[in-house]
Formats: sequence, structure tokens, C-alpha cells
Amino acid sequence: MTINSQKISSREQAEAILDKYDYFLFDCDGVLWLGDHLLPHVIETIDLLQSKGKTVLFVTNNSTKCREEYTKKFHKLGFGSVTKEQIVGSSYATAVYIEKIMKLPKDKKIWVLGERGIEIELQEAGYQTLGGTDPELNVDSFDPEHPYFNLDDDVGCVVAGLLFQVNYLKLSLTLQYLLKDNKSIPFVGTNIDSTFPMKGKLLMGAGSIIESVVFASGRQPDAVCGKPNSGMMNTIKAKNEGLKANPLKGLMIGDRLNTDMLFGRNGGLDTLLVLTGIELEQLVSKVEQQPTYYASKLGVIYELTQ
Ligand SMILES: O=C(O)[C@H](O)[C@H](O)COP(=O)(O)O
Ligand SMILES: [Mg+2]
Repeated sequence: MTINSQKISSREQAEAILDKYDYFLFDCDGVLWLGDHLLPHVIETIDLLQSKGKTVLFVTNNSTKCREEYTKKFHKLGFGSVTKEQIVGSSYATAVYIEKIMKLPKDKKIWVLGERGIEIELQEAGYQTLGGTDPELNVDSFDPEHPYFNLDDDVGCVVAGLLFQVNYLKLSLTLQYLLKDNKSIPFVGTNIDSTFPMKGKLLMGAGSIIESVVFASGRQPDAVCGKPNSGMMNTIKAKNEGLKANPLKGLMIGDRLNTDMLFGRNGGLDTLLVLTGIELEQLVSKVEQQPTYYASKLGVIYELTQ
């Protein structure tokens, strides 16, 4: 297949990108960093964009942190001026979906298979959560008589996302709520990412964690709120009128084709795939829907314009 995607490798190309777009939407894992390992010239690139008055937003499928915690991570890694309002994560998108679209009554509790990020965003939306990072669930031996198996009838929704502290009890309790009341409790996933990029390796992604309870329960999530879900893009456009009015003034920068690039394309934005995360260069020419641009790393935008 011919390659239509432009590889960013010259000053002219990098300067043309800086001139053409007003909104830069950045994926995080695999673009800005791998875990806590900052990728080359990322801060310089973000600073360059902000010095030119560009709107910089961060759109992550990583549900383990809430926007507040992400703001702290940004500051710890040297992104001094980033604010909570610039960050949209899949946990926040999930909370918006449950509150505004599903309209789950606030007296209903939410069972969480996932980390603090999901719990905090749901609690900020006014919901009580169960499960999640409750230390009672971090058990070594498995007891089928564990008190949590007396299921809470106030649970009105199950949310599943990336979970680092995986164990048999948490998965089995989530399964009980998915089977309860003739499988009628709404089931929401945070994102579909099959793998999680870390320095030099791919780890288990949220999508693979979620798939374990999908397979056991025979249920698909009623909604998966992260990229490429259009709800996340609608949330961003609702807060950025200029992008809503002219999506082609926006550029989505990501490392995964079936989330970031699809999300940007579906939103009417141009797309830039960077090769520091999930995808390999040889794949770019093989996909039918190619990104507008691709680059070895995000930092080339800064490096090529110095
Ligand atoms: O497994 C996951 O959840 C994903 O790999 C992770 O969340 C990706 O985050 P993003 O690249 O969207 O920042
Ligand atoms: Mg990524």
C-alpha cells in the first residue's frame, strides 16, 4: 500500500505544523513519557507551542490517575504550567458519561475494578464507590466466604479499567455484580487499550483486564468512554469553541492507531502518530487509514525548529 502519511523530518514540515494548527491534543503514555521516564525534548516542544499561544490539551486513556493526580505528575516531571483544566482522562470521561448520559441516580453506588483515578473522578461527580483500592480486597488467600460476596443492592453500575493490583477476589467480585439481577447492572469500561507501553516493553492494558470479566460474564460493556469514544471529543469541544467550530485547526498527537488516531480522525482533526509507544514504523504504510503525519518522536517538532 502506498504511504500517504508525511514523515516529519525537515524544518519546513515542522514549521508548517506550528503555523497550521491552533489546538494540539496530546496523548500521554507513549508520547510524553513511558511511565515516569520523560521522552526527549517533550517539555521543550510543549513550551514552544505555548510560547506561540497555541492551546495545548492532554487526552489520556490511562484511568489510574484522576486529573488532579495527573497535574501533580506533570509538575513533578517539569511541565510547570500545566493545569487540571488542560487534562481529560478516561476516568473523567467515564464519570461524565455516568452522570450526564446514563444519568445514574446519585444514591446508587458504583463497583470499581480499577485504581484511584476512577474512584476519585466518580466521587468528585458525587457517587459513592465500592471495591477499587479498598485494602480489604488486597488479600493473598482467596476466601469464597469473604464478606464482600454479600453483594450490595445499592450498586447501580460497574466500572472497569486499568488495574495494577489484580487479584482473583477483585475479578470474581466484579463478575458477581455483572451477573447480578439477571445481568442488568450497567457495565462501563474506561478504555480498550490492549497493552500499556513502558520503557522497552509492553505491559497488560486496561482492555485486557476488562476482557477477563467480559469473557467470564458473557457481557460486553454498555459503553467504553476513552479514546476513540466520541463522548470524550465532545467534552473537549464543549470547552474549546474554536476547535468545535473548525476541527481542522486541531492536531491529535498519539502513539496508538486504534485509539488516538481513530479518535482524532473521527473528531475531524488531523493526526500525528509518534513511534515512541505502541506502533512500529513499518505498520504505517500498511494501514488503510493512515495518520496525516508520523514522526520518530514528539521532540522532533522542537529539534527541527532550533
Ligand atoms: O492500558 C491502558 O490503559 C493504556 O495503555 C494507557 O492508559 C494508555 O494511556 P494513553 O496512551 O492514552 O495516555
Ligand atoms: Mg499512548
